[in-house]
Amino acid sequence: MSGLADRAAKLDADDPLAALRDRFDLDPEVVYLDGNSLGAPPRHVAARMADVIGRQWGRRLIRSWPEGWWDAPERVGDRIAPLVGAAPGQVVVADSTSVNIFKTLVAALRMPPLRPGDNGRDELVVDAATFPTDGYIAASAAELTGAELRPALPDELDGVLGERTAVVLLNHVDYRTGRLYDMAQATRKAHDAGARVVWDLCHSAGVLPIELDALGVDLAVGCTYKFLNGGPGAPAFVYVPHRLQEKFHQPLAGWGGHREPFAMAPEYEPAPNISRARAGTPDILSLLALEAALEVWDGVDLAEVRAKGMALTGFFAECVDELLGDRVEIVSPRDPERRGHQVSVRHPAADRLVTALAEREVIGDFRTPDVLRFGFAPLYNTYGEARRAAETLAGVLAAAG
Ligand SMILES: Cc1ncc(COP(=O)(O)O)c(C=O)c1O
Ligand SMILES: Nc1c(O)cccc1C(=O)C[C@H](N)C(=O)O
Repeated sequence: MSGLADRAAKLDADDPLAALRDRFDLDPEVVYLDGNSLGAPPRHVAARMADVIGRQWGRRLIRSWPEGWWDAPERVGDRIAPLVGAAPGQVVVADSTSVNIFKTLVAALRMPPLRPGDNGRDELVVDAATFPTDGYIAASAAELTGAELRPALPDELDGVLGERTAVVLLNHVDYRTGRLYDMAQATRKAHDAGARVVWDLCHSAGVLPIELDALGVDLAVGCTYKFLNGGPGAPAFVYVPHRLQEKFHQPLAGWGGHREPFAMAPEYEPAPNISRARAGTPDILSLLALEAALEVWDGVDLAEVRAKGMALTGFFAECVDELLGDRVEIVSPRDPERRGHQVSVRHPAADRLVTALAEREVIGDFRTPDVLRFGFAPLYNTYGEARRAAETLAGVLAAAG
């Protein structure tokens, strides 16, 4: 036991990102390992929101719209862009991930074929292990456009993609197992088959360097309340590269995406740029909380974040192996290169164990039917916390007999 404690102390002492933890408002009694569901608040966000509410809303009132409110979706999108490997002008923050999946899928299904003249593609391939909302929304987009759904895992696309495939919707990291898929390979496979690809980055944005532009990804969406720490219900982002913006005909043609919203014209005319991915009024309070939260990334090297995420999850897996042995099964990939910043552990009483851990101030979560998930946010989690979580889990299991 003390071997692990010593190792954790040494790893924390040598951690080049250790000082970043102080940027977050954390309860020192709590081991918070659920940043893959809801990230922790950066300290300065509360004061910023006091200004947004007290001054911008309270004093400037309606005058705040042209003073940085109306264009916040694009401005905050440009702050997220470098975190996902996108040049400016290609990311906008608006609506929820679910709504953006709908916009991007319908837009992708309506786009002209990747290869000119290659018409008649009518299949929408969807990640077979996806977080449910993606599957539900894909079904809805398919119903609306007449496409047919076909399930496939992101690393089992061979033999599935073919001349009928129009669009492929994939998760970069599996929400249940933490498995990280090869974006370069799957994107290439989709394109080789003549299909467009839409990536859901919910569990990878803020976790590792992502190269949307360099890989020629068609469209992407992601949420901002997990590893980007935007706060509960923070709006999601959409990526539409410059080369596809003119072809992006999304189904929610609201005034927010209009070329001239304040002309109040009777006919819809989409904006010529990323703004066409917007729909209605931006949720300013959440959006500006997210904007403030994104400042914690200033000067942070994503390669270092990734290195720590792999090391933290690896150390946690090692603690689980040593302290719990075969009483639980680690279902996340052992190879750190194929794992997001999450370790999932299987046990038949997972639900009860998560509750018992929370009673001991260790917060993870449960995913049906039998998975305990532990998310590691390298900006604020420590190796000491990884050890304490495994030790607490061992204690809870021992107490249960
Ligand atoms: C992969 C994935 N997609 C989408 C969502 C959620 O979508 P929304 O933000 O619309 O609730 C989640 C988590 O809630 C998720 O894990
Ligand atoms: N978005 C959530 C919510 O509104 C309530 C509770 C949990 C969530 C989540 O983000 C779940 C998460 N996507 C997951 O991976 O399970």
